[in-house]
Amino acid sequence: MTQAEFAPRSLLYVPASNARALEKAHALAADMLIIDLEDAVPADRKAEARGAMRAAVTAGFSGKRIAVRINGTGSPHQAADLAAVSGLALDGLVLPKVDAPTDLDPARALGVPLFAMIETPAAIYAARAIAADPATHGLIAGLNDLAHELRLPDGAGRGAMSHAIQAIVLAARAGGIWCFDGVYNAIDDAPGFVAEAREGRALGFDGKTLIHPSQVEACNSAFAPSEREIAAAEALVAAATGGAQRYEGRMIEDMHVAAAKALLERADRG
Ligand SMILES: CC(C)(COP(=O)(O)OP(=O)(O)OC[C@H]1O[C@@H](n2cnc3c(N)ncnc32)[C@H](O)[C@@H]1OP(=O)(O)O)[C@@H](O)C(=O)NCCC(=O)NCCSC(=O)C[C@H](O)C(=O)O
Ligand SMILES: [Mg+2]
Repeated sequence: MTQAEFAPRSLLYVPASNARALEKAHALAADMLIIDLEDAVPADRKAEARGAMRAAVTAGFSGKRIAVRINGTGSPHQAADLAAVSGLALDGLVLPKVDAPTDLDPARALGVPLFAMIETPAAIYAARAIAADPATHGLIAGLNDLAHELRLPDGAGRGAMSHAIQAIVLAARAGGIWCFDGVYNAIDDAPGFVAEAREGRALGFDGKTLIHPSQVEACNSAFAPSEREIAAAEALVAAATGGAQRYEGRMIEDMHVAAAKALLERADRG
């Protein structure tokens, strides 16, 4: 995977210990699957999950990008996870609870694009350095863990984490890499999911991490340019003359044209 490719819009976690979910994932329209060996898998099923992950990745998921989330640096499970992913053709390796660039060290030798999860207060302050590390291809917000670390009351919402969320986007953009929003836990709340996915796009994320099949299509729609956005971008590009100009009651300059062209390119590529 290179940064020249388009960022995945929808990244679905699939517990490696759930055979039915691994099977079902084949037919889902997620741009990327993240086969999870970390928090979705109980400690006494880690070994079984590694075997299932290897079998699933080796068999392949046609047309999908595949990543594996291993256990974090310092976890007693990480060495066996690293051994299990060794030699697999992966599009990404997701490292949870990355607090500093050194937490990436055990995974560097694999040569797989690394996605660092930012999910502690320390990670928020180190996000700039983590994003600047050449091994890091993307940041993923881990907002359940962050809320826990911040001791937020249950149901506090994202407002209490707005500074942290913005820091993740800023760090990713400063490092020229991708960034992905956290998961939405209320799997039966479809309108709530759509609102949060749209908010994530408006905040600057490239896509969103997901936990349930019901969230995939809505996520792809939220992060894809709408027909109205495409029409507006085409009109703006056609009208642009270069430099500052008045356009439909507002000022536009070259960066607005560049943004419109990028949106059209993204729309063309699906
Ligand atoms: C959240 C769930 C535990 C809900 O499970 P359940 O109630 O059993 O789901 P459903 O009965 O509604 O499922 C319907 C069908 O869909 C399949 N399914 C469910 N989830 C997935 C999935 N993630 N991928 C693929 N397929 C899935 C079921 O098998 C059913 O299939 P069928 O039999 O054909 O009807 C469950 O959805 C789940 O486990 N989700 C993933 C949880 C997970 O991976 N968690 C870890 C990542 S999130 C995280 O850690 C965030 C971060 O670190 C942070 O700190 O914020
Ligand atoms: Mg987490």
